[in-house]
Amino acid sequence: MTDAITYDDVLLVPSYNHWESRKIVDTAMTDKTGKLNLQIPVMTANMDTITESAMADFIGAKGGVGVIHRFMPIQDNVDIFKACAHKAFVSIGCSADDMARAEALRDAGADLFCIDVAHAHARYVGKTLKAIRDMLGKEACIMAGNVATYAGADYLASLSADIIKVGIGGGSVCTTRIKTGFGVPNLTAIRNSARVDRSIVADGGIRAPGDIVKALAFGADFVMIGSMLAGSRPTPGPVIRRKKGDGEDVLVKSYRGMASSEVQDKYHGGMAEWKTAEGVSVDVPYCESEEAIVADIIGGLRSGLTYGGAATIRELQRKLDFIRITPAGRSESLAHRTL
Ligand SMILES: NC(=O)C1=CN([C@@H]2O[C@H](COP(=O)(O)OP(=O)(O)OC[C@H]3O[C@@H](n4cnc5c(N)ncnc54)[C@H](OP(=O)(O)O)[C@@H]3O)[C@@H](O)[C@H]2O)C=CC1
Ligand SMILES: Nc1nc2c(ncn2[C@@H]2O[C@H](COP(=O)(O)O)[C@@H](O)[C@H]2O)c(=O)[nH]1
Repeated sequence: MTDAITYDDVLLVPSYNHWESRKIVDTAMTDKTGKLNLQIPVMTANMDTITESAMADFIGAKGGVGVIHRFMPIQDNVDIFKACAHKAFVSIGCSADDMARAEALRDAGADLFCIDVAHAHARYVGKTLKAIRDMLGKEACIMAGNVATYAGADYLASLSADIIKVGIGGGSVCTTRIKTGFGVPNLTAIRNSARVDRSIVADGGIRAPGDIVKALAFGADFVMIGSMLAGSRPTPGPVIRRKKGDGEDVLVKSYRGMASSEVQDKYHGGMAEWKTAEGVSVDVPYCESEEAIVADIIGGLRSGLTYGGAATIRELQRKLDFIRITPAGRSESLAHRTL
């Protein structure tokens, strides 16, 4: 048996800082195949309550990239992709329909593709990856996932994935680990998968800028975020007025797992009898502070690089030094002044 760790289990250890200011450090990242160059290493999750064209444009303007979800008719998917002013990834699954989706999106000009399934270390994903690479050619950037092991990452790399999405069961609206007993705590999944000669994306469970710095330090070249932006203005879906227990009105938006029963009901006419939900649907507060959320991420990343004595994310990765902490260490890390 091996121990596995996630964000709250560790802290990064500070190193000598050469830099006069946090303004000097470079937050840009180019993936290892040279096909994706971002000013900030942030992708937004391909979920129907996170990324359509408004979110892709918002995060694209900040220097990151949006990953449009795939849970819609092909023509809607094409229209949403075409409505994006900034480059965005499009997503496909592994069914026969998804080849038609990929073809239509390619014809609409897409060249960043995400093969998106729950368990990508799987024969049907390998077959899809080969077919999609044949269809798109070697210039297209293909991201595939999710996996949580080196073997899974290596499998996808060997079948021509350019970027590999890592994280099983760690997302904020996921119940995979509870429903199936499977998963790997995220920092261990990232560290093991990052041994592969491709860039990886840390996906799921990121709640704060410090988690992003930890994910990058442990070997992710990019992060994918859902809950950090859930409820914000650029997310799809209506703002809903709800009454709290004390009678006060609050504004909320929905945030839901793509394997939740709500998603199955909406897109597949209900849950098939051989499956169960592996995600939940929650109300999150409506917020108009998406600018502040991203500014906080970039500020935390710049500061994190200088605590690590690094001018770039790759230097941060080379200098990784971390310690495991106790519950007392964790509670000391949180603001704890009491009145
Ligand atoms: N990162 C994570 O931990 C997870 C993410 N998700 C997200 O939820 C969405 C739906 O995912 P997914 O259920 O893969 O999508 P789909 O149902 O679209 O596709 C999955 C395909 O793989 C087959 N399959 C075989 N074994 C499994 C398995 N253990 N889990 C899932 N599929 C299996 C399914 O067949 P059949 O239906 O006949 O079994 C189906 O054909 C995606 O956006 C995904 O990223 C979902 C769960 C975990
Ligand atoms: N196990 C499940 N994972 C899911 C589901 N829907 C999405 N996801 C994954 O979560 C992340 C977002 O995580 P967050 O912590 O940033 O909110 C997303 O990118 C998917 O990989 C689901 O239904 N079940």
